[in-house]
Amino acid sequence: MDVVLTIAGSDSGGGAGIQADLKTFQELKTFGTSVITALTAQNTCGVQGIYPTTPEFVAQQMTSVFQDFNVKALKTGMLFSTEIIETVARILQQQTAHIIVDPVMIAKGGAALLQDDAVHALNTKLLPLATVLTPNIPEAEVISGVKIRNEQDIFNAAKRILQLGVKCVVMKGGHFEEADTATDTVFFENGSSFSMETKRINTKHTHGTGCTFSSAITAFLGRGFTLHESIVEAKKFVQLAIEHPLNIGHGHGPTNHFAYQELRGIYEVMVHETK
Ligand SMILES: Nc1ncnc2c1ncn2[C@@H]1O[C@H](COP(=O)(O)OP(=O)(O)O)[C@@H](O)[C@H]1O
Ligand SMILES: Cc1ncc(COP(=O)(O)O)c(N)n1
Repeated sequence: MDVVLTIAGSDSGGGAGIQADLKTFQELKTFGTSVITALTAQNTCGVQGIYPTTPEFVAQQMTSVFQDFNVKALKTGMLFSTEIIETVARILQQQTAHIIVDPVMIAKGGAALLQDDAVHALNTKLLPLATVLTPNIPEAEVISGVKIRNEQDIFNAAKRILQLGVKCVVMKGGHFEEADTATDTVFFENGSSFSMETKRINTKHTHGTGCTFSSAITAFLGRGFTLHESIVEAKKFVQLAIEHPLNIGHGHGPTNHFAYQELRGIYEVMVHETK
């Protein structure tokens, strides 16, 4: 059994954060462990409160997990503050597991899940350790300093991000709402790249899509899939999860973490890859 880890915030509504990550890990047949950086009082309508963990207690949780388990791959999600990022990065320096960084900044309803002054620590302390970074468009703009309006901007932003020491960056296209497709473009440090295109689903139930996608990459990498296979298979996982919503809650509902196992083979997911 491959052990994987999420270092992220708790979502009391169950659709994003630690809860989305552990559900995804379980569906993908890995043993999920967790380090909680903050509690959020949250539901599908928004974030009602945030209660961060102390950096010392984040460190204590990480030590408990690493002392007992051979963690094959791990992801980070909501990290909230400079102090938590610095603590996480310091401990991760001694680890050999694949590190997937989902640079969570703003919840879908607009609440800040990362303090503004923490971007510097993210860029300089954590990103140099990352195997994969999975920014959405607004996050890629903040990290790179490049305003993104078209494909050339995506390329320029990715180039800047790779210069920070990330080995692979997946630029997620979920926020291009006027497009017919949901296209994510993957750039590697050796200069190669490819795009993954799926049909865009017209839905407001996208709470936790980014968490689900990055935890699926983590699970597949933890099981020994290649980087390319892990990213493409994670795209299928999130596509099925968005395409078959559960219709829970009154706002932006969660995605369906059961869909990949239950519907794979019944509904074939077309991930159109281009170089
Ligand atoms: N409406 C949609 N239809 C299909 N795929 C989507 C849709 N919205 C987002 N995705 C996909 O979900 C994943 C998460 O993307 P995104 O929503 O941009 O991230 P985040 O949750 O971090 O804002 C990406 O693979 C993206 O292409
Ligand atoms: C605790 C927590 N972590 C992350 C997100 C972002 O969710 P999304 O995946 O929709 O960007 C969230 N809303 N809450």
